[in-house]
Amino acid sequence: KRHKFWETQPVGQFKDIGDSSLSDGPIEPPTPLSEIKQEPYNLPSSYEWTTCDMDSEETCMEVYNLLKNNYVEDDENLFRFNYSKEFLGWALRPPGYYPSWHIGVRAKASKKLVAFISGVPARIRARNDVVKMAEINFLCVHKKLRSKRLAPVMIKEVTRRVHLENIFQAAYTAGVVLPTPITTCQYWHRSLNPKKLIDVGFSRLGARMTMSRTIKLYKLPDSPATPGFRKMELRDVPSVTRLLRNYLSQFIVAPDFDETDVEHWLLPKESVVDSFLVESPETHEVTDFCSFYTLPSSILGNQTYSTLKAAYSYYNVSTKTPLLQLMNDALIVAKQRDFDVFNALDVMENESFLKELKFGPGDGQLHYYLYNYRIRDALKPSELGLVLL
Ligand SMILES: COc1cccc(CC(=N)NC(=O)c2cccnc2OC2CCNCC2)c1
Repeated sequence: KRHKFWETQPVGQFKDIGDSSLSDGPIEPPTPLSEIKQEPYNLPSSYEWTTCDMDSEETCMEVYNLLKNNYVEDDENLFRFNYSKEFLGWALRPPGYYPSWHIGVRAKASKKLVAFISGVPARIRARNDVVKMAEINFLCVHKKLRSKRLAPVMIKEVTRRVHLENIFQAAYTAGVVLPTPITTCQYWHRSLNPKKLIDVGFSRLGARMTMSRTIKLYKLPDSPATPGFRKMELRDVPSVTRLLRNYLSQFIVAPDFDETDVEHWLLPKESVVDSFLVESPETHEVTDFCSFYTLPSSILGNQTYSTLKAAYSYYNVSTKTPLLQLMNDALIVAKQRDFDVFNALDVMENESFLKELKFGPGDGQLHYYLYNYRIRDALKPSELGLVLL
């Protein structure tokens, strides 16, 4: 399939696959500030650029509504991601964020927000190379403006604004195959509320299974099994950072989190992110950690239910508690918090618990990409330690 736009970009090209003469690292050298286009790219005449101030309740609402009505749907168009306003405020304003990377497109006449793309800064390690990157996310064009070729110009504009901050690499995911994935992940789902999931068409009743048998199959204890399992608190940031940095060092691509990053990305935040740790009752050492983020989906066209409450596995570390037991405790607390389903990718060591904890495979794949950075051989999902929102 021809990728008119991506064949012009500094990304691994399909024709390069297997070419061992190419070395790992940046594909193009940094562009000197003087050579970076100083003014925004041209939009079709009836549209204009806008920078979305995520500190403004009104603008946050505009971005929220655009995504709620026009963002990613599942393959059967039964569900659409419904990121909350609080989640977007959190995801888009990490330490050191650039307001100019929250880019919108408005219709000149109505001033309506019709498209959005975002970047946030992140330090990402690829093998032994820690690189300042932009994590690109939430690319969304209003359904009525599709195939006007707006996406390529929005990608070029966010790239230009990232370059202006002297950053020349990026990371992003997509459900579609583009040149060229660094890895391709399978997603898995663990039912927590099987009756609702079957009612809304997310899951189907298994062959030779009754509804009551299915409810019993996914039943979980009322409380976690691990002694010392508790919510993470601010005072835990140093020990969680140590635990996480050590754990992530085993993966080929992973975030290079410091305490400031951990405080932002992993401290519990109501309806946004939940995180727990195991503090040994004897030694008070923090030995394990698990976390998941809250990403509801709108249920399209169901009379009874409007929202699917989904938890997405985030970062998990086990050094004393078996990962299987730690993740079962994560399922238990997710069920306690009324999540309908717990989702996970087959990244890091997740494959070791998915089947045993009764996750079922999803019907799609999530591809990971790096911009202007070559990793010669594609990774296995188990070699990837990066979870994007
Ligand atoms: C259940 O509602 C859905 C609404 C829209 C799309 C999908 C399927 C899908 N595309 N799922 C994922 O991409 C996915 C499945 C498991 C874990 N993380 C995921 O995506 C994350 C990370 C990438 N950005 C979206 C959220 C499901």
